[in-house]
Formats: sequence, C-alpha cells, structure tokens
Amino acid sequence: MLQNFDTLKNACSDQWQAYIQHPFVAGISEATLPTPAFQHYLQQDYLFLIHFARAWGLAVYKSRDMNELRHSLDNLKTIVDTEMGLHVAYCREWGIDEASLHDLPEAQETLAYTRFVLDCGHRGDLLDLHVALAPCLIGYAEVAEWIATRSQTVTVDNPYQAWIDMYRDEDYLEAVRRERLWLDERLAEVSPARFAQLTTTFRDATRLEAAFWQMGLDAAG
Ligand SMILES: Cc1ncc(CN)c(N)n1
Repeated sequence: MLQNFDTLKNACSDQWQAYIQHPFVAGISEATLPTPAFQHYLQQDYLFLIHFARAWGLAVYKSRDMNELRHSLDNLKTIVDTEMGLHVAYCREWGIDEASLHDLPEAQETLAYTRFVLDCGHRGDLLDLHVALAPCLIGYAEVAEWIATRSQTVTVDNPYQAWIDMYRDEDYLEAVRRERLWLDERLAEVSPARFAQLTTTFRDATRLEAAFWQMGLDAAG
C-alpha cells in the first residue's frame, strides 16, 4: 500500500483528533471561548509565526532544486505576506497593538513547539522538516473545516468569524493542497522504517499543536 499524508494522519488519529477538535476550537465554533484565552493565544501566535517563517526559510535553504525551493518559498510567503498581515490586523481588532508584541515573553508552549520544529529541520532532511511543519499548515485548514461543518457552530455574530474565515480562504487552502501533494509524492517513496520515524515527528508536532490551544485555555484560568 502506498503511504501518503492520510496514512501519516491515521497513524496518529487520537492525537490528530485531540488537536483538531480541541475544546479551544469548540469554544471558537460555539462563540463561548473566553476573550482572555483568545487574546493570549493571538499574542503567542505572533511569536509562533515568526519562528515558523524561519522554519520555512530553513526549508528554502535545504532545498536541492528549483521546484523544492519554489515550493518552500511559497509557503514562507504565505506566512509572511498573508497570514502575518492578517494576524497583526486581527490582533489590533482585539486590542493588541504590534509594538506590544515585540517585547512579549515567549510562553513555554511556544518555545517548545517552535524550537522542536527548527530542531527537526536542523538535524534531519527536508522531508523531516516538512513533516514537522505539516500539522501547522494543513491542520488549521482541517480545524476551520471542522468548525464549518458542526451543527453547534454559531454563524451569526460570532466574534471569531474573521479568524475562522482566514483558514478557509482560497489562498490558504491552495497552499494546503500543494503541501499535501508534495508530502504524498515523497511519503510514497520511503521505507517502512523511515515512515515510522516520520510518524513520530508528526505525532509530536501534533501534540505540541494541542498544547498550544491548551495554553490559551489555561491563560483564562
Ligand atoms: C500554533 C499555530 N499553528 C498553526 C497555525 C496556522 N498556520 C498558526 N497560526 N498557529
């Protein structure tokens, strides 16, 4: 059987579900998430996105041909040109100005997740790095999709609607489709032992995503 991104996800189905359907996400969907939880998440996500842009920069550096290079560069641009801009504007709407974000101390969860991904990239190859980055890029599209399909989702005057829409945006979804394809092509070629190793990386990154949501919830007490 050919391995692909879905095989990777199915190998970590418990952790994947705990991430995609986390109570923080349910709170966004049902418009019940406490404001301080979301504000704390937004602040830390600013720091997170900076390090994730660095990680895509590392993927550019590790690329061996023009196709790989362009692919990683497109993902870097999605974060820097699209997601970061929307994020800063969005923070402003929630009473957080960009200047205050520069001096923000990094939470342990932000440190753990971002440095884990950068470490995967430094010690492994390009595929290790893409697999460590996949829960971030691909996971948020699934989060937004899960929200959109739930009957409990509040669609009128939901304060989190703009955030949900950001991850249902066509440009974001196009980046997700490209990444899935890239992963599917490479995962089909790896040995079972290598696949097991990549599964561990993917599972750990997925657990760190869930911990990032939890950090937001914990901040609201
Ligand atoms: C923690 C986290 N994970 C994923 C994403 C979506 N790129 C994000 N903005 N923040």
